[in-house]
Amino acid sequence: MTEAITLVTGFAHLTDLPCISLRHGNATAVISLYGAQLLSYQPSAGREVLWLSPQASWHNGTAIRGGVPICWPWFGPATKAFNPDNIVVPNHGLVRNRLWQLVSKQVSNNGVSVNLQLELNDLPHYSGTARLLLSVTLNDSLSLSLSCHSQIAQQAALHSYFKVGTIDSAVVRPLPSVYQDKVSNSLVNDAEVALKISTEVDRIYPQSASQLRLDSALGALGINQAGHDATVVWNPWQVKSSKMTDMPAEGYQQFVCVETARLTTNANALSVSQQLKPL
Ligand SMILES: O=P(O)(O)OC[C@H]1O[C@H](O)[C@H](O)[C@@H](O)[C@@H]1O
Repeated sequence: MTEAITLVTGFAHLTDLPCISLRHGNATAVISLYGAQLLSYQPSAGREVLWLSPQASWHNGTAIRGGVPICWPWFGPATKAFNPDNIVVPNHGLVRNRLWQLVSKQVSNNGVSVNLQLELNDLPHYSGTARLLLSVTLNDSLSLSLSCHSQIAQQAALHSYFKVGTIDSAVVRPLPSVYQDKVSNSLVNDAEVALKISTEVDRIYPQSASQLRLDSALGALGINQAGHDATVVWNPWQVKSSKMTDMPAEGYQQFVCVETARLTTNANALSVSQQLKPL
């Protein structure tokens, strides 16, 4: 059988992690129920698209470093709109360290898909229950779609860590010329639409295109986005990488994050997706 969905325990060095394994023809994917985090996507045997830190951990409430973490309902530190009482809350929202539920699955010749759900009734800015759904489909591409129908303030990011072989081989394009630079805390206007990374990069590109591509020593990848209002590109570079306990000192050489994000704080329902396809 070439199409399959299997519950498995463990992925890579995370040997006790509850996961779902997907197969469609020669393509495979692994999703952790902890964080609903895609950890592996291999469009063909041996071609891994995602980077997972060899020092990633999922114990003691830690978010897994690598794959595609889900940031929700806020991105970065929580602002007052999300944390009115200024309580201690984690970076990037509340769902990276929760156990999600597998609610449905489908296997056909056209692809395999699973739906994972998380209900939250402890949002600091909303007293009701919010239901978050992640749909994952594997066929000749890998699609992730995150949605929440509640009319509440909610930001989101599909915070993908892409494996690049060596960082100096990576090029992300096309990117808008104007971006918010979180390293220098300034708005930058740069005519270069193809980004090569040779220093710390932490940039928010508003109104980014729906079709991006990442070229690297490992090949070319199409990154299609929808429902977003920005793309975030991040690489911590040497100094920050060496200070992170869940990343090897040279870890920054091996990945770039290209994150499909919705950063508006308007109270709207949310649906944001990212599709990965080798080119
Ligand atoms: O360490 P984390 O909470 O996973 O955040 C990792 C990074 O995520 C995003 O890319 C942000 O733009 C960065 O500012 C942040 O450092």
